Amino acid sequence: MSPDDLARAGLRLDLDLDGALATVTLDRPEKRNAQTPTMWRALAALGADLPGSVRVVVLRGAGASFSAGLDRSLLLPGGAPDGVEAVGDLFALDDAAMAATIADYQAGFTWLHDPRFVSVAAVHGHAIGAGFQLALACDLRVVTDDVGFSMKESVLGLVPDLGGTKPLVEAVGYARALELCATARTVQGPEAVAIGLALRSVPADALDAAVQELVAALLGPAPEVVTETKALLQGAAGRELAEQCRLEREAQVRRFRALGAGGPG
Ligand SMILES: CC(C)(COP(=O)([O-])OP(=O)(O)OC[C@H]1O[C@@H](n2cnc3c(N)ncnc32)[C@H](O)[C@@H]1OP(=O)(O)O)[C@@H](O)C(=O)NCCC(=O)NCCSC(=O)C[C@@H](O)C[N+](C)(C)C
Repeated sequence: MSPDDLARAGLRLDLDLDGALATVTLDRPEKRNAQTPTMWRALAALGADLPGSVRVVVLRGAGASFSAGLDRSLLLPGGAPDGVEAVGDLFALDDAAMAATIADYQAGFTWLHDPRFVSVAAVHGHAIGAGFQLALACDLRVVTDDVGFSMKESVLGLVPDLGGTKPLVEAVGYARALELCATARTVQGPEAVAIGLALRSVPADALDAAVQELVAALLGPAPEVVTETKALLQGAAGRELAEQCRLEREAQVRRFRALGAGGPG
């Protein structure tokens, strides 16, 4: 996607460190980076087009908040201007078409699980509803102490449907995930770390430095090592021990072959 296409969808992409770092910025600060179907489709296209050089993706929000979630002006049927895709359009679809459209929306989130890179959400201000789910789509979250995570879908009579429920359960466990989704209560930085939702919570003015430090550490090992390790760990909880051991062996054989006769170092 061109920079103009991305800008029209409320996004910006910057490539740094010789293409190893992709920073995706939600760039509708005047609307607290409220998300739209157009943005989700652009995120999916951006993920599909990402150069092979990218080893870390950082997702951040411009302005006061990471993301205030779904653009609520697009929720009611007929609420959007002509030509603008709205979540409210779903009401007119039959069940299969509605589910297929939601699958398209989910693709804007699920690409962040790709083992080719590690994804990091830098979260400040608010991460509400779809904003919370976008942060959850990333492998790692670094947050500010005053951040407010809230899974607000229940207040709208909806469920979280942008791929957020699985990583939420994996991060905080079933009971805490249920409590957060059902009550929509707000979790701030220190609690987010305590319950496993975030890696680290820092004062707002230290967020960029904390993310930079993490990115540098993630870029330390050889790219294939991080990719193999992410793939191993991602599926570990769902596998039998014997299967996991088999996959470890296979990955290690590939590593030994890649290292060659000289061995590590
Ligand atoms: C985030 C917030 C706490 C920030 O407060 P603030 O005091 O810093 O800023 P503000 O003055 O409230 O907002 C600044 C501007 O940002 C706009 N804005 C803020 N959140 C928005 C939103 N979600 N949609 C559209 N505009 C939004 C405000 O209307 C306003 O626009 P204006 O200047 O033109 O008046 C406050 O704006 C707020 O509560 N926003 C609403 C949050 C909300 O309920 N989001 C929906 C979450 S649920 C959700 O995401 C459902 C989704 O997953 C469902 N599905 C999967 C089916 C798609």
